[in-house]
Amino acid sequence: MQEYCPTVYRKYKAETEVIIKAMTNSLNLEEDCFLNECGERDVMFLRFNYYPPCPMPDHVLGLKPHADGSTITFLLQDKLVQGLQGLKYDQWFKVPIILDALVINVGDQTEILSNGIFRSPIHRAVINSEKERLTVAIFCLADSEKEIKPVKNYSEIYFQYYHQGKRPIEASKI
Ligand SMILES: O=C(O)CCC(=O)C(=O)O
Ligand SMILES: [Fe+2]
Repeated sequence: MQEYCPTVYRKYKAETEVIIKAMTNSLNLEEDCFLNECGERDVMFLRFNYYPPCPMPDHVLGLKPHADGSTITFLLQDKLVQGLQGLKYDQWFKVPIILDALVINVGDQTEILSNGIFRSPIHRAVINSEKERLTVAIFCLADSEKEIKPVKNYSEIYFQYYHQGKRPIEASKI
């Protein structure tokens, strides 16, 4: 993406940095610590998802349940046809279409870096019996050579807080 669409790459890289820094700030961590873990040679790729109409939409899924493997995903929804669903408390709910808004998902890499504090949501796409649907997903990923792990030693926090009679969540509350 950096080579083929440098303008798009720069725009979404800048957006990703703002979001990731806001996340680390909210955890009282050093602002660049997640970004440093992702390395210099971060990756970005774009996918067009095309869902043709299907006469049996209850029997076929457009995209099966999954969480994105990214740090952050930007999803531009179809302007007219709804289809994205998120899983919460074992129930699927519809993600509404908001015109000209991007859906931003936390991906697995941020879930791992934050030791599970930021969750990578399970989502899926359903299809429509009459109308086609088109979405565009931009996935931002860490350098593929980098090993992703939680940035902070949470077991240390656990014992430190345990001795003070506090819960570890107080150290990491958002
Ligand atoms: O098309 C959609 O609404 C979802 C796309 C998606 O989740 C993905 O490309 O990973
Ligand atoms: Fe996805």
